[in-house]
Amino acid sequence: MIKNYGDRYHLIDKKALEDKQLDKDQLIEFVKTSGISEIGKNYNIVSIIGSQSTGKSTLLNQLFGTKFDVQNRQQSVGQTTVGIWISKDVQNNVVVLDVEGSDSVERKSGENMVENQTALMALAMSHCFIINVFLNALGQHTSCQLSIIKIIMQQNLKLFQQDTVKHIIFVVRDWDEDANYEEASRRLNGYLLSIWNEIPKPDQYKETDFHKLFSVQVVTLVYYKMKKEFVEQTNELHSKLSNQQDPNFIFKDFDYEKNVRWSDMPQYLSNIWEVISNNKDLNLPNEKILISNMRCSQIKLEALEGVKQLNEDLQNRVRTKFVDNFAQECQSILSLASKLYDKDARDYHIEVYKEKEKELKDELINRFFTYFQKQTEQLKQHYMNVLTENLETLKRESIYNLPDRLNELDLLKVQFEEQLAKSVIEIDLWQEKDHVKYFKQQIDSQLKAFVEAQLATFKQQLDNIIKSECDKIVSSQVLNISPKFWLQIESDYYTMITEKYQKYEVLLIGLRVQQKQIDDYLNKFEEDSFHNLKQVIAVASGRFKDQLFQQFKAQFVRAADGQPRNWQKLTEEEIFHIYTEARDKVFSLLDLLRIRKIKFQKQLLALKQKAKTLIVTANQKVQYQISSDADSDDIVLNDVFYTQVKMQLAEDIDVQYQDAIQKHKQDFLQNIPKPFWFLLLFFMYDDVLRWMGNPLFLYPILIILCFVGFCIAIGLHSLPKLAFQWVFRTVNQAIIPLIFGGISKLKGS
Ligand SMILES: Nc1nc2c(ncn2[C@@H]2O[C@H](COP(=O)(O)OP(=O)(O)OP(=O)(O)O)[C@@H](O)[C@H]2O)c(=O)[nH]1
Repeated sequence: MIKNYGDRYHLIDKKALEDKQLDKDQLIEFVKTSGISEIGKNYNIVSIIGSQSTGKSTLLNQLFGTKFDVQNRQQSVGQTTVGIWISKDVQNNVVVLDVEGSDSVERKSGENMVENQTALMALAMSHCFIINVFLNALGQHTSCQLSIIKIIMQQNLKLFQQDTVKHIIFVVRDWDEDANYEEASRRLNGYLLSIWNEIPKPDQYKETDFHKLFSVQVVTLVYYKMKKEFVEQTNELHSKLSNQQDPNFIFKDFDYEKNVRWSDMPQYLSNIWEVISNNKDLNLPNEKILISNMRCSQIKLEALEGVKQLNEDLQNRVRTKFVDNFAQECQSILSLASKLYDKDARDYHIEVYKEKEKELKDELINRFFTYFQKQTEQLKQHYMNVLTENLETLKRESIYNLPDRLNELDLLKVQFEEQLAKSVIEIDLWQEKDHVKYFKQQIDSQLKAFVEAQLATFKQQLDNIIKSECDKIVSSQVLNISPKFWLQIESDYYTMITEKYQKYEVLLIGLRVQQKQIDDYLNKFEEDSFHNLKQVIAVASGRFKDQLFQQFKAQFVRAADGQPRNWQKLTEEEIFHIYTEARDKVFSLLDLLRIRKIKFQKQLLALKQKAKTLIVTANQKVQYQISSDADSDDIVLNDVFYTQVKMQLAEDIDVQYQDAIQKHKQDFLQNIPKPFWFLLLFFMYDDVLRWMGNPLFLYPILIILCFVGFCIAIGLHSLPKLAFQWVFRTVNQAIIPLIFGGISKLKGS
């Protein structure tokens, strides 16, 4: 069966009635080929209903130049139009529906449903609904003829939302000049009003005025064979329906935006027909929304496809490195997609258009969010790398540069924040503040760990410096042990440590160490430094004896002018006096060194507080006290060591004294001229030989020589030496003074 005649199309045919669905493909084809699709939304649909064979098709053809089939008069009266035919005004944007005649005798009983369906379809589609009636049928049959109007108006109200005023034009055919137009008009209007009042209405229309939904006109046409008048009258009606310039144009205030685009009409009509033929509820705007949904979804996908390449490019770039002006690029993609979408979708249902536009944006923004996460990772990675590089450089720099460099490194946080701000398309859309907060914490903890590591290294260096400084301080005192020994150490150490302490504290503040930690660091510094001082003193104490001995010697052996003393010129009493004086002095110094404990006193809390607020450190921060308190581990010289040192010192001092005495006496013998010793040997050598012959001398000499030989043989070389020393010392101490004492007494007398 041919459906498509090029200029007209059998929209609802038998098959559509049986299948309860339109042949959408053919309809699409017709819409395309007939040129209807080109009119877009700018059209009106006019349909006609009425009894069978009442010249409906004839009228439409006359009005719009269409070619609907017209019953041949020669044929018996029968149905020409089945279902709904569709065509278009040859000149204007008026789409015309030729609807199967009602009360058709061809329809078996119970098939009224089909009439109602086609009429309802026509009413649902049309903006203008022509009801074709014969003048002579206006009487008794009118109410019967209009029963279909009642049903479809009721259905229309129930099923369709009345979003536009429907124009109903009663065309009264075969009009007789004698007929009363006002009477006919009043009667037809009256019928419609009574139908309106009778039909059950949905709640929202209960109080609605009929004229708000329907505009009713009555047009009369002479018998069609009265060609001239018939043409004039149909032209007038045509002008009303299609000529926008006509003052009686019925679609003057028509909102064409509400129309379904013709390219979407096949789907729209299919849906309506499916619902009507299945007797389902139908809501026209919903159908429009369905169409809009379908198309807008498609357009949305096309828009997404349109920016696919850009998206992929952005995604690939952000995988390798962070993208500058990330948000700007996202915005460009968004606006391009919106543009693409808007171009094709803006004519659809506004709500759907907006909804799909939002979906499009949301979809893109969701994609951007995944790129944004990568962008954030890349930014974090980048700034972390910059931080690591900086920290590596800083490791080689002085720690005193670190506070300033930390301020510079703070800029990384700012830069990250700025870059992240440039990466979001809407403030706080992607919780970028959380990223910033987390990243700042990461940087801070990295810096803190670095600072701690640097401080640990610095502290070791500082300890070594302190140790070396303590060594200098203590050594300078040990080199010249004086009564001010401890006082000087205390004062030098205090000066040195205060300066270091202050510098350390300023450094710690500069390194943003928390106050509590600063206190801990400083306490540790004080304790460690003090421990170093004690260690240095403990080591130096090993040199006390030697130093004191040297100081004794310096005083005993040398005179006040620094020249060595001439022991011979001094009497033994004088020597003894010098000896006791020097000895008492070093022993008193030794007693001074016997200080057992160096007390460490913490600074006052109040002073610390002051220092904390002023940053400039207070004058007096750390205090030390040196005392002879023994109830502590901090002992410099313990009792055993003191006694040992004192004994050794006494012994060494004693030797010095003995040496002095000996020198004093050796000097006496040295005063004898050497020729006298030769003379003495000369005179006594023969006597010596004679003595040697005497066994009383010879045997002791031999015994002594044998003893010496034996000792050398068994390795005790020192034994004869010690023995001779003892003998000589005894002789020196006991016999020679006795002899020379006697001689000097004799001399004196
Ligand atoms: N009396 C009268 N007859 C007309 C008029 N116009 C057409 N006819 C005749 O009525 C007959 C039916 O014409 P159609 O135009 O086919 O009528 P129809 O209402 O479309 O018929 P269906 O297809 O059955 O709905 C034809 O023989 C026409 O010549 C008219 O104005 N007055």
